[in-house]
Amino acid sequence: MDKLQINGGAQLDGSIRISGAKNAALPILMSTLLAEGTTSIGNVPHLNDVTTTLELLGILGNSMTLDEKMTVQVDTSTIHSFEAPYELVKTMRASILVLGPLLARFGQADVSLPGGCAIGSRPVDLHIKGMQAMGADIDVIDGYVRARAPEGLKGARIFMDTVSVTGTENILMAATLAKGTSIIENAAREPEVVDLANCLIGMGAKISGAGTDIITVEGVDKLKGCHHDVLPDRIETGTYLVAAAITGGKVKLRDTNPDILEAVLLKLEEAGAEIKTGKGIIELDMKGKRPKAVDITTAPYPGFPTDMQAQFTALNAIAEGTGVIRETIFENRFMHVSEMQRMGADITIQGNAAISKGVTQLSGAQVMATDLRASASLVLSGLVAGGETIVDRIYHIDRGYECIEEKLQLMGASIRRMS
Ligand SMILES: CC(=O)N[C@H]1[C@@H](OP(=O)(O)OP(=O)(O)OC[C@H]2O[C@@H](n3ccc(=O)[nH]c3=O)[C@H](O)[C@@H]2O)O[C@H](CO)[C@@H](O)[C@@H]1O
Ligand SMILES: C=C(OP(=O)(O)O)C(=O)O
Repeated sequence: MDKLQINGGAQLDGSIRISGAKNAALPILMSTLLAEGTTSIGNVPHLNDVTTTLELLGILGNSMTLDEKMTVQVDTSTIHSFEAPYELVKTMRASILVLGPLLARFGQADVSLPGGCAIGSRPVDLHIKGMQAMGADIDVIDGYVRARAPEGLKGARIFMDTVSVTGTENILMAATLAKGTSIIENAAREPEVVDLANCLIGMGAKISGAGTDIITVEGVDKLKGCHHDVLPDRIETGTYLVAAAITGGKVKLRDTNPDILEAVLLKLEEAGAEIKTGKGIIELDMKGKRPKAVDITTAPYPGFPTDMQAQFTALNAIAEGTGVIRETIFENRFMHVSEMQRMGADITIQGNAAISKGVTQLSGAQVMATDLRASASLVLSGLVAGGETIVDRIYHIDRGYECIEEKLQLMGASIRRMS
């Protein structure tokens, strides 16, 4: 199993390119199931979750090509299966996103339940309720969501009890081919939902309100292939900004989008970073200073993203002062804390809060990654720790960070992959 070996202490300084967003690429690749003919998706990040998605699309019978620039072409004319098997779904929760497209276009879908995962229970009841409101017959049998709509889906008014990103995306995709109008209320406003909606509009869907909490969809008879480029990854962007800040260094990030990262940029400024933004560019300079601890409460967009919580826990661990981080989205998303404590961090968990008294120095240790962003936070901790840190089980990191060690090396970090 691959590991990352880090020798901490370098003040990072460099310029790197940000990849396409995992959380936009996955739903957008799934959305190609809705379109007749071939859809072409550009700026797809080279990630394990993308490989899993392409495998899943392949099992369903799609023909695919991929060029060296990671533009993926999906031709749906050969689809012959409507089942997403457990073996694939268990490795990637986003597999549930085949439910809406398959049901809307083919009237049937059998999708294994993704189950719980390290960060919380993560049910899919809202996805199922939404499809049922559109007239689908759904049973959960033998760990599979078995959904049927032989006469097609009907537009409906759907209120999401909790703001759910993939729940909104699944229902949005299903609604594009439903008969009549659908209104999704309390919809997720994440930029990745907007990117998916833009791709669907390119296919001919009639959608308004994406990016607000009420999305309206007028169903159409069919969608056709289009070209769409995936938006930049705001979580990858935020992770490299924290990498520079935590080491007192500086970084210039290219091909990113500062407009979708406001909550994170404000917290970095509060921590003492100087930030300049331009079109597609974010520059951060910490000027050799130790960061100041910040208080954070995670919330749906435009609030502070839960996917950046672990990285800021690492920042607070070595910051000046005490910082309180409250996690409000997932009930078990502090798995990185016990590993950081092994590196000398002074963090206490009280309910859904991680209270961190910044220490002046962490010490390198052998640590275990438990989930994607926890892994990233341990790499960040390793960058400032004295001596050597080994991060084990980095298959989690490869789900969501393209070439993480190469990118950190470009910023001057001493990091290498070992098996
Ligand atoms: C592939 C993808 O885009 N993943 C992101 C997506 O996950 P994902 O879409 O799975 O997360 P949700 O937005 O659905 O989860 C938000 C909350 O709603 C709850 N819930 C969700 C669905 C449901 O049917 N019932 C229910 O109770 C969840 O348990 C959680 O407490 O949004 C999360 C929250 O921003 C991010 O951390 C993930 O990186
Ligand atoms: C939790 C995440 O991803 P997923 O929903 O794919 O597990 C994440 O990207 O941090």
